[in-house]
Amino acid sequence: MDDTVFALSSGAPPAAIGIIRISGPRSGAALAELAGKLPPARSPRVRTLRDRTGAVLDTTLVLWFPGPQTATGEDLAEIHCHGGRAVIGAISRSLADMDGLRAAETGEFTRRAFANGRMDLAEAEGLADLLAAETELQRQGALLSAGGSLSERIEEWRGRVLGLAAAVEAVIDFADEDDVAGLPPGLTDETEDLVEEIRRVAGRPEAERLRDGVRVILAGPPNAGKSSLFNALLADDAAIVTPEAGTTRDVLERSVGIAGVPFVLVDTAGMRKEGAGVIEEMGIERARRAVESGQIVLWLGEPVEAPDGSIIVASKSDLGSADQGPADVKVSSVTGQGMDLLVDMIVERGKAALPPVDRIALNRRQKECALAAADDLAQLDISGDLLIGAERLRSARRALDRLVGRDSTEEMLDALFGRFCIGK
Ligand SMILES: Nc1nc2c(ncn2[C@@H]2O[C@H](COP(=O)(O)OP(=O)(O)OP(=O)(O)O)[C@@H](O)[C@H]2O)c(=O)[nH]1
Ligand SMILES: [K+]
Ligand SMILES: [Mg+2]
Repeated sequence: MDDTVFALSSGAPPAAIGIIRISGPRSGAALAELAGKLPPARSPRVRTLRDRTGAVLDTTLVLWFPGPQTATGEDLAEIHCHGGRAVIGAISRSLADMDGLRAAETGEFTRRAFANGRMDLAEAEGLADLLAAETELQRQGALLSAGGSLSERIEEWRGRVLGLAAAVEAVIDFADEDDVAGLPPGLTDETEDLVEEIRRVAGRPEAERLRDGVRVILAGPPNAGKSSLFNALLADDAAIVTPEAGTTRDVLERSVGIAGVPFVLVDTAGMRKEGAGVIEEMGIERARRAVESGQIVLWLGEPVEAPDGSIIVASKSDLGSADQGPADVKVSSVTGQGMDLLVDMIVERGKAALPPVDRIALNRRQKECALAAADDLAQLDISGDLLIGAERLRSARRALDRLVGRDSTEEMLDALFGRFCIGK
């Protein structure tokens, strides 16, 4: 990567300060050109920046980090300037005018860090989740990946696979000598333990659940009060409510954090068996699909018609109306009766549907790699052909390599780093 790139790494102006980062071989020269000379490495200095004509751009705090022990693995400079739009614009223009410098693409700093071995793929994925985190649980979960705990565990698994491979290959290498006693005892147990451990970690709820939120579907017959409850849970008039049956046609989704748990609340069209027009019928079909996609279903209707595992909600409890049979909770969207209990139930189930935050969790991609490695290991037959055994172990190692991105494709990297913002 010969280009030197720069970007505003702090939030959108105007703000109190703006931080412009420059990374690549020409960052030192670029900073020196603006600031007169380079500050000592890793020590902040106050410097007045000037453009080519000598006109003052701003008085700033500048930092100089020579590579490769930097965030990107390259020479890196930082300018902490006043955070006004025009200030940032003027400094950015001066940088863009310099030879060999250009504006960074989204996630380009992180991509360079990855390319230079400053972080692996699992850490980069964790970082993307951390930046996107909106709730406390998301922050904690992402921190374990971004901070390297996940990578450490994978590295540990990889080490165990390499240990097994070394034992098998030692036997293959000495196969025609007489004094080799064969495979060390306990190899089968070691393999089984590893398979069990990988499958246990891969069996936890996926990390995406934490990122995307637990889907709570409000479903039931028309006019049951689904949209009213949706609005009450959101504390917002997001959905249209009318006394007319069949008001909601489309599926309506809203993200909300409750007690630190990320949820997506989903309001759906009332399900009725007959009398629905064409449009309503389409809404009902969408409602069915939504119910299938949910981790939690709030069923506002007859318990006998409830999808398996739903929370049965007796709605409009303030009317004390028709007994809806045994419900898990009685609520009123008008008086708020029963809402606390319902929220507690949702939060409890929500937490159970998420990966535990104090343990590492794999995302879908990582899970596939981990399970592929476990499958290879599970097929390892120590008493069979050792050449095949050695190949299985190589295959398991390659799957773990893929997990941390040791051989990742450009396409995959484009998708990942596209999730970052510019300046990260
Ligand atoms: N008294 C009382 N009325 C309610 C309550 N919840 C909803 N309603 C009323 O019941 C009617 C239907 O409410 P909606 O929230 O539109 O019901 P829905 O299930 O979304 O209806 P569809 O979208 O048509 O299927 C409206 O007139 C609401 O004002 C409640 O808790 N108490
Ligand atoms: K309605
Ligand atoms: Mg509705």
